[in-house]
Amino acid sequence: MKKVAFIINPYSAKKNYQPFVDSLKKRIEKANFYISESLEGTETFIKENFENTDIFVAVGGDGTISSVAKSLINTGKILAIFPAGSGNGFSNETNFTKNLDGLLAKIKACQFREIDTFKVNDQLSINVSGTGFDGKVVKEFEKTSRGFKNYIQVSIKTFFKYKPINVKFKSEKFKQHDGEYLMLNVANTRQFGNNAYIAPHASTVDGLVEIVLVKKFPLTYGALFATRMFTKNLKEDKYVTYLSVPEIEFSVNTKDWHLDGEYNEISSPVHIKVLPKSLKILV
Ligand SMILES: Nc1ncnc2c1ncn2[C@@H]1O[C@H](COP(=O)(O)OP(=O)(O)OP(=O)(O)O)[C@@H](O)[C@H]1O
Repeated sequence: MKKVAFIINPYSAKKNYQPFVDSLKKRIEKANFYISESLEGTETFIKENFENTDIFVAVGGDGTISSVAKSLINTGKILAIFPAGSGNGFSNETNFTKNLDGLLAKIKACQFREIDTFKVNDQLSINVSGTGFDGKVVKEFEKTSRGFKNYIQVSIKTFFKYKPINVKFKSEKFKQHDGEYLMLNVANTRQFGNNAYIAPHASTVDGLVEIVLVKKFPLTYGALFATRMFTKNLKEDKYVTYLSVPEIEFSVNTKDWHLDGEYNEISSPVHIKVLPKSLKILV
């Protein structure tokens, strides 16, 4: 069996990680696992175990996976996931489930593929990052006890108060898209999480990200927009424009971003760049 280390985020989703630890201990004698108290803790653990580990398993949501992936980019090490977040966008898109025996079988087989990731200025993103409405939603959501219900409540409240963002592209080629938007997202995979497909045609192996520009729509349109998002039909929506690019630069009049669902401040100009095939992931 390949050498494997588990990084468990005790703050993910329902903070109910003990059953996972118990199951792991039952299946692997002397399992190498780490309950991470911080991003720095994860970084140090990976550094200390780097030489003697082939596969790092992130146990958590997209934020946790991203924090582990950061140390594995363009190295020979393989990322695996036990999904334990509230949205689990990235793990849904990379075929990881909550079946521990299935995961251990995959670890034993040790097959992997290489996928793209991207940078937002100097920060790594693996799934979907964005600014505008959903950057603000994530900021407000982080003040709640999280969960899908809080996410919907915060989204509706924020919608009423929200002023569109102003986006200006650097390249002449994209100037026609300068303007006011409800939100701008950058998608490496198809979904935010919870099967909300913001970019249903996105691929993690095409060397491109989808820049998703969403014009502000009337609240009454929200239900149709959401239906299209959950049924993978957003591509035909008149309020949405997609730009498929390997790299792009723009300015936006807010610093409120979410990177893989975690609130971050990002200053303009914003440079988005795909890192093609930069992450080895267990299949
Ligand atoms: N490696 C880590 N160690 C400790 N805490 C982390 C780590 N990575 C992220 N966090 C913090 O833990 C919290 C939850 O993280 P995560 O995004 O993994 O779960 P989630 O929000 O429940 O899931 P999802 O992103 O799928 O909705 C975040 O507030 C984040 O700041």
